[in-house]
Amino acid sequence: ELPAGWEKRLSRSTVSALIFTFLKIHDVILIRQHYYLNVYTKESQWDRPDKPADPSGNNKGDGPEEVQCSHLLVKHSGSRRPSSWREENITRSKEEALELIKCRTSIILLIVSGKATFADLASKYSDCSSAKRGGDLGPFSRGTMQKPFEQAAFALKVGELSSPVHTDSGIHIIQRTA
Ligand SMILES: N=C(N)NCCC[C@H](NC(=O)[C@@H]1CCC/C1=C\[C@H](COP(=O)(O)O)NC(=O)[C@@H](N)Cc1ccccc1)C(N)=O
Repeated sequence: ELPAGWEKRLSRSTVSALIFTFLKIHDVILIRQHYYLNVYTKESQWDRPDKPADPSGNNKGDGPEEVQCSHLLVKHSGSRRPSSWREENITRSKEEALELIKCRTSIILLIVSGKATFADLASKYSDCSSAKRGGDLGPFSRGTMQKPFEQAAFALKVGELSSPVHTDSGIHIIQRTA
């Protein structure tokens, strides 16, 4: 008897192999016959499940698998690549960069007032090439971005802005968009 929420299925490769075998009769192909389908998430697995299917699928409440964010990056002399489309050679100190990004944060109040969008500000001020796309980094999963950036991004709710985040690239303000 299977635990609740699972269905036993014949794997497609098995079906074609059985037809193949039928036609060639003498060929016996040792293949994995069945797989198990989580009826809620449609995820499948080879191993016979020993507990009821989890309706929420793999991510057991450890947050989203993937997020989409935009960011505004202000680099400084200690950045791993102190150069950008805005400025060939970035010499501002880390303290100045923090002041700048705080100033941009006050500009973020402009967003709240509807006078500017985050994309407007990132396009204008971000030292990342994503500035050309309003700061949009596209969707990404864990393991792509530098850890401090990833931690902050995955802790945001959609629409939320981060406080200044320090990475080897510089100082970021992150907005989660999806
Ligand atoms: N989408 C990806 N897979 N791109 C690779 C991400 C690499 C990752 N990057 C970071 O963690 C920081 C945070 C966000 C941007 C970023 C850094 C730098 C700027 O800093 P710098 O490297 O001059 O120090 N911008 C980038 O990487 C850009 N390709 C991001 C981007 C630009 C346009 C479209 C999509 C993504 C890392 N592990 O270093």
